[in-house]
Amino acid sequence: MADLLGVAVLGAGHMGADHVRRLDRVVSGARVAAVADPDTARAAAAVAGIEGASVHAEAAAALAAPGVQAVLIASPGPAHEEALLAAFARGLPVLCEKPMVPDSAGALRVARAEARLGRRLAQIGFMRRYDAGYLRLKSLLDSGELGRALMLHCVHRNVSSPPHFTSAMLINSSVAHEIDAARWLLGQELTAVTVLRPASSAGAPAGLVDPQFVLFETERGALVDVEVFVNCGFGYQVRCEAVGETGSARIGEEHGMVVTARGGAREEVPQDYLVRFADAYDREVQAWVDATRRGRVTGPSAWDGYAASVVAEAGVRSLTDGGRVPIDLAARPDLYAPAGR
Ligand SMILES: NC(=O)C1=CN([C@@H]2O[C@H](COP(=O)(O)OP(=O)(O)OC[C@H]3O[C@@H](n4cnc5c(N)ncnc54)[C@H](O)[C@@H]3O)[C@@H](O)[C@H]2O)C=CC1
Ligand SMILES: O=C1[C@@H](O)[C@H](O)[C@@H](O)[C@H](O)[C@H]1O
Repeated sequence: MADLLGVAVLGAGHMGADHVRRLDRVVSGARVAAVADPDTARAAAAVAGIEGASVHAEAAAALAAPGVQAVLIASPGPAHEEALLAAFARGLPVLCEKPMVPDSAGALRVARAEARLGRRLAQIGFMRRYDAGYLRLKSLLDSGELGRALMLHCVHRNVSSPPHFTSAMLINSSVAHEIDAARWLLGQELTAVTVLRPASSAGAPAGLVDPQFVLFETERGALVDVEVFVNCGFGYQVRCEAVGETGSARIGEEHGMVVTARGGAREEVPQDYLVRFADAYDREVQAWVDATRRGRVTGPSAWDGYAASVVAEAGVRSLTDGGRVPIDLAARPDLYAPAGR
């Protein structure tokens, strides 16, 4: 066990428990050293049967636990800033679930704190960058075969949203993924956003603006549209079509198992992200563990996390106030690469 990377996992809910399982049973080179959750019964359930993993109510206690060399943050977004700064103070590498920090002022504090250290410690959990389809699309766009990218058409549907989900969260929790994917795929910053409200679905909880239609503009004139619909009831569907001057490419229509029975055929559709992006989460966490063990930090940066928060905040403003909202990023510290690199 001594040469395995000892990881503290903060938050043992849906994502945290899944990451604990992944660190314990799927990825190589790591072990779960500690788990923190104010609901200690949940933390204890997540590590049941895992040798040497301690359970804590407080994140700070998990970071200080014996054997902890790195941190995976899977607590709710509002808890991330404190956890990231505490990890930085201890010099611990971090994989932080999205949103890095939901409000852009807090996100900027985190990026600037890391920049002051002069080295990256954080990888942000935008796992689509590790999905086989998104990786193929990125390399096709970079190859130039589609010509100059003009548009991305995106669909993001969830079967249902959790009880605490708000209209703003369709943008800062769900479309957060398209925001990062668009910056990465196109290698461009998003410069303005307009959110439109189609008629809300009868399947959505009362008062939730669902679905929404989001239109982003980019610095070199491309447009990115996103249909986000988090109570569609029929499946977890994430698609993206890139349209360039000389071609187009579409991902997210991979076929599930086709079942033929009782004289008919049906195709299985994933019901949630843990199934649809299972391989992407595995690759993301394996890449993080591998890089960390080599003393490196790769993948989406704290700057990508900050940019996503600024864009999402502008989107929420457009949703609430109406109209087109320009997006302004602070000056990028030298530590960080431009969008898409
Ligand atoms: N990459 C992806 O596709 C997904 C990412 N997420 C992200 O993962 C994070 C967690 O989401 P879920 O697991 O769905 O939430 P959840 O509500 O299922 O679990 C969160 C857990 O964190 C615990 N917690 C609360 N405050 C804490 C603190 N200060 N320190 C440690 N634990 C604390 C809660 O008691 C709860 O057990 C969020 O940032 C969310 O946006 C969630 C779903 C998918
Ligand atoms: O990150 C995620 C959730 O937090 C979000 O609420 C869902 O809409 C996304 O599909 C999922 O990937």
